[in-house]
Amino acid sequence: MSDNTFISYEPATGEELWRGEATDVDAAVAAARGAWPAWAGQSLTKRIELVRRFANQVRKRADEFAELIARETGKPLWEARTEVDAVINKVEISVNAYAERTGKKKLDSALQGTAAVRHKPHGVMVVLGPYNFPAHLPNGHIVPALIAGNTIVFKPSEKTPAVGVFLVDCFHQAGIPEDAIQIVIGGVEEGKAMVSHPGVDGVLFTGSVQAGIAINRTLATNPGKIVALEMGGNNPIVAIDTPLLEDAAVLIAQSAFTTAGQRCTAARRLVVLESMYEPLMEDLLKLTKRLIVDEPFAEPSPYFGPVIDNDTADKLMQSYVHLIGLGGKPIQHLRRPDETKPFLTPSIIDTTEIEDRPDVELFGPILQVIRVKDFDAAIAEANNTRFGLSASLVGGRPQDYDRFWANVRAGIINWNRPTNGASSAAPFGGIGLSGNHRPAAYYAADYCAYPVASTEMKQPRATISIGLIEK
Ligand SMILES: NC(=O)c1ccc[n+]([C@@H]2O[C@H](COP(=O)([O-])OP(=O)(O)OC[C@H]3O[C@@H](n4cnc5c(N)ncnc54)[C@H](O)[C@@H]3O)[C@@H](O)[C@H]2O)c1
Ligand SMILES: O=CCC[C@H](NC(=O)CCC(=O)O)C(=O)O
Repeated sequence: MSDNTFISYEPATGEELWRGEATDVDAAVAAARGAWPAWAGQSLTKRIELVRRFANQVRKRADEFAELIARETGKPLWEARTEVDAVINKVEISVNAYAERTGKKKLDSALQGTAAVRHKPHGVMVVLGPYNFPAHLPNGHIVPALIAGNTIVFKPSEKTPAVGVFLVDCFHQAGIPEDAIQIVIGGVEEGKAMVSHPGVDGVLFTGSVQAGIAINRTLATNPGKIVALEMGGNNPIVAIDTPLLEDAAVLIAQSAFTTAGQRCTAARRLVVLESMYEPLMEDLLKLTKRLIVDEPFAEPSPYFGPVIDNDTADKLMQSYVHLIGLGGKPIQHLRRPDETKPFLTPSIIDTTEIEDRPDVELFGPILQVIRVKDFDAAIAEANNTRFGLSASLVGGRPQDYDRFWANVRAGIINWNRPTNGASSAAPFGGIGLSGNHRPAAYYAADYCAYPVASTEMKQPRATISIGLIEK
């Protein structure tokens, strides 16, 4: 086996799922460049027709696709099906977003002729995908970018190449030219080569803050390349006065543990008033103990499956033990029932007494609890992070939510709803270390095209009325 071989293993079983050779990045970029004039040159109507055909391809192959996502990520089959639905729904949402946010606009002009704003595609866009939503999240860049007239060089995560290959095959089966959407199999080295490639006009990235910063650094001397960075979070869920403790506990568990905590919007920190701590913890613990962790196809269906691989499980375990070392008090331990597999059980740890709590994203089923004396302290604690992706308030009155909304720094702010499960029909992105102010989802249209202002007349009929010597 050569060094250039990439293999993906099913997290739940450890079995090999897929293998393939690394792609030549230069060749992929050259092909996408070559395809660009024809793709950008055809009508918007035609491009929309083709992405709608793509949605139909995914519909036709939905069962097969969901099964593959479940196998390669370890997420439960029911959840993999929701990912396939999100891939399909992205198409109509992006068609509407293109028209609304980047369509054409005629301007009132004092001149004869017309003045207009229209949008043009950037050219060749690199899309770099994460493993936790290996289809939905790269697709959230690819579909709007194709509609706008860009061609694509897409590298799925090295942990989920099979889903990437399947996704791209659906585009090709739909009639989108092979060169217009290229797949690159590879890891960090291929990703780096794509980012710095002179034939690339933009980089649309979803992944960790460490990789996002590295990409930003690489592009610092190249301001002409558009770069959208969708990164992680250290998201707070704040619980204040509510008699509905059982419901609050459900929202908190959903926020922290869905997808084994492998969502960028997962709640990492529960900030709770001292006065509600004990009764809320009682309900949260009861519920957490009932969550089923199992293989994606198990019956009864699990709430979540394994984390992506053993290495990730090892690191999460180490981070958890580190929190205990710093003074964290376990409420429910993080456990790994089988050391040879990456299944982790949901854990809750009280880190109130840790003075310098590490402000990092622990991308797994670990919820920290921080007790506070009042709402002011809760808001300060919610903002006690360099990230700013999502935040939820549970309980409180409308005026409390108004204050929370006004004072908490995040791109997604919810009330009596989980921190995760964001809508594709809204902008999706964060501030601070969570992003670079180029939100995705509905606002992806904005970074897929640039505005061009024009004033136009059919004939060159120009006059200068002052400052001329008479004829
Ligand atoms: N904000 C969002 O929309 C969002 C959504 C999903 C996941 N995430 C984040 O993604 C992370 C989990 O995904 P991951 O572990 O696959 O992320 P990752 O950063 O390790 O990898 C993401 C992609 O970038 C590539 N890559 C890594 N380093 C690179 C570099 N220096 N240059 C170019 N490419 C590089 C990888 O090969 C992969 O394709 C979490 O931090 C999570 O919060 C964010
Ligand atoms: O893991 C990170 C994102 C998960 C998900 N967010 C979205 O699906 C955003 C919508 C979109 O991009 O279309 C969530 O919030 O759970």
